[in-house]
Amino acid sequence: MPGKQSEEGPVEAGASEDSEEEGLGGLTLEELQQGQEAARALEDMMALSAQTLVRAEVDELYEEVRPLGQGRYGRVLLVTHRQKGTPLALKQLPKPRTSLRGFLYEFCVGLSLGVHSAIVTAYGIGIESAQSYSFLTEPVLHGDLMAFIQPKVGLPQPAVHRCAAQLASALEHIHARGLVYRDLKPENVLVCDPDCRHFKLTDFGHTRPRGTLLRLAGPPIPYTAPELCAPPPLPEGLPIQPALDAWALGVLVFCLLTGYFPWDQPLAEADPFYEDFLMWQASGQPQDRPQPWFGLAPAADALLWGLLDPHPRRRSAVSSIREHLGRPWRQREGEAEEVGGVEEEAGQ
Ligand SMILES: Nc1ncnc2c1ncn2[C@@H]1O[C@H](COP(=O)(O)OP(=O)(O)OP(=O)(O)O)[C@@H](O)[C@H]1O
Repeated sequence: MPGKQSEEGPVEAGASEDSEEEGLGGLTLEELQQGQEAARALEDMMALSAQTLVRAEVDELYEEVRPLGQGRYGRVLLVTHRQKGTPLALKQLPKPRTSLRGFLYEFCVGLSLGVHSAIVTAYGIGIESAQSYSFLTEPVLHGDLMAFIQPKVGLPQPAVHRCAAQLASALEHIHARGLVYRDLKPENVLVCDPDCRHFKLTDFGHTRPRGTLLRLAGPPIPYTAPELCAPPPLPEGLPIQPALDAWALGVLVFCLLTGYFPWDQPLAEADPFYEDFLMWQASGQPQDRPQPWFGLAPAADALLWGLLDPHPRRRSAVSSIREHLGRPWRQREGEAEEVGGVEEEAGQ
């Protein structure tokens, strides 16, 4: 989706109180500064990109081949360049639903991430047409992860390892640039080949600098971290951290391993599956293992307990995936020995 501006604001530096971290809503000064630098760099890039927008109708420049996908905010088309014939993905955002600023924001976040093997490559071409804004990226032709997850089954185990390793690497890359991705879900993970060997993250409309103040705008979904569901530490909201992405990665890995969501919402009072998970975490007893977690191997338990720690400061970073590769995550015959040889595919 294009950069949504409501319900958000920056944290002000220098507002420190007795405890510096409390004054900054739980952020350290260094973390806050990292987010502020990212925000400044994005503003500069947006100002420059606004000056270089191509003003044309899309079909003057590109020929439509077929739709690649549709989101709430835009549609994505496979197009070819009229002179060169180069295939490209064109994301088109209708003007009534997207401001120029929102468009430039999403366009520039994609560009600022540069080249990473598990992130869709953005080309620096933004187009303003009469009714829409558009930008171009590399096309990924095997659809998104949603189509590959078999309900109640998930993905084959080696594919889960590869997907988790590659997404963790992409998220680390985003976090190292002072940004939080905030929209990890199967629809935003594109699959590059029918054997699920390579994956790419797309859709940077929700990505924000670390420390941006955020409030939950709608009902929580399984990927929403519990700290976003709780009353915010500052009146303006929660200063966002990469831990939000670690939580979403934990939920996604669970879905890939089981074909189920672990819960509907991370709210103990409202969701019995989440409540059971918290009870199991508290007791650590095998007999308290909730039913959806049956069939997971000890390495998956360790990985997911870390990524799904309800306390964001105690939660494992996305890089913790690497510690658990090469060991089976699912207790099913015939799959354990196929695991391995994935770490080298996770790099940039
Ligand atoms: N580069 C690409 N190559 C192939 N398919 C793509 C590409 N980018 C996006 N898609 C497809 O288009 C769909 C919609 O794209 P995208 O998520 O960017 O739209 P959106 O309106 O921002 O979505 P959302 O409703 O999640 O905010 C994706 O789920 C995916 O299936």
